[in-house]
Amino acid sequence: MIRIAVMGASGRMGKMLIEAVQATDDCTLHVTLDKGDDVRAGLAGADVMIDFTRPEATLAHLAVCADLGVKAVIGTTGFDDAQKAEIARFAERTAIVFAPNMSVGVNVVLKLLDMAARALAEGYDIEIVEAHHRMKVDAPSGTALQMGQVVADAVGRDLKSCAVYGREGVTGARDPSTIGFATVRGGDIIGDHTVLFAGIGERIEVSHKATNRTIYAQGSLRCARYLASFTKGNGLFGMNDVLGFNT
Ligand SMILES: NC(=O)C1=CN([C@@H]2O[C@H](COP(=O)(O)OP(=O)(O)OC[C@H]3O[C@@H](n4cnc5c(N)ncnc54)[C@H](OP(=O)(O)O)[C@@H]3O)[C@@H](O)[C@H]2O)C=CC1
Ligand SMILES: O=C(O)C1=N[C@H](C(=O)O)C[C@H](O)C1
Repeated sequence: MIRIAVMGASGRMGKMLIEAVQATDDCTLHVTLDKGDDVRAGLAGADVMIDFTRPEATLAHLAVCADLGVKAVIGTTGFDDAQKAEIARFAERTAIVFAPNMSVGVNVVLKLLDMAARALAEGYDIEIVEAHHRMKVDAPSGTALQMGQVVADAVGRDLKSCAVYGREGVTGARDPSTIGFATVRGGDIIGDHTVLFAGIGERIEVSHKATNRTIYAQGSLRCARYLASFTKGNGLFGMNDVLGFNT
């Protein structure tokens, strides 16, 4: 049995994860932890921590995982570059899967985007539109940013210098080298992402729409199983590794 620790247990994803673990026959809930609980005591003896919380909390939890040798699945989004570098440092001491979207579908879409962007590198304007529920605190979504990164890499652009995060006022004509991001927040939208390649005479839209958070919980359990069967002590992995897309 894989002993799972669920962090942010009373959050939207925390609740889904608890249900998902309870429905398996190869994982068991070692502990469920909320803000204010004793993280070190709770994580002791766990095989894998699954964390969908906030960047600062995740980093504090990872520090304990690294000390105790607990492996970690990180679904939290909204990390800045320095915080991502901290995750990489923790991965020198324990094994971590870090992915802004655990759904199989989104990770297949990332592959499709790489192919589409290579074919449409010239003459097509690239815009990424994402929509989420009213409670989401970070923007653009981690998934939208990862989609932007995949597309930018495929067309040979530096995302940091070509990304445009929203437009207002007299913006002038569109610079063809940019990759635009637009964010929608409202109601209970679980997570919609579209990458638009807009050319003259046609446009291509690659979309993913989530209709249930179970996709993220099931993906997280795949990550936990991947880590549990991983015999080396440390390393930083993504969904590509878990889904075997790198082999
Ligand atoms: N990778 C993926 O596939 C997915 C990623 N996500 C990401 O997961 C994260 C959580 O999303 P969601 O479940 O909707 O958010 P919620 O706000 O519903 O849940 C977050 C949980 O984390 C807890 N938390 C916040 N701060 C701390 C802290 N300092 N210490 C301990 N616990 C803390 C919250 O507690 P409290 O309410 O008491 O503050 C809450 O229980 C987000 O970053 C989201 O983008 C979401 C879905 C899929
Ligand atoms: O906050 C959410 O809900 C989600 N967050 C992730 C992100 O930022 O990409 C994944 C998914 O879209 C749901």
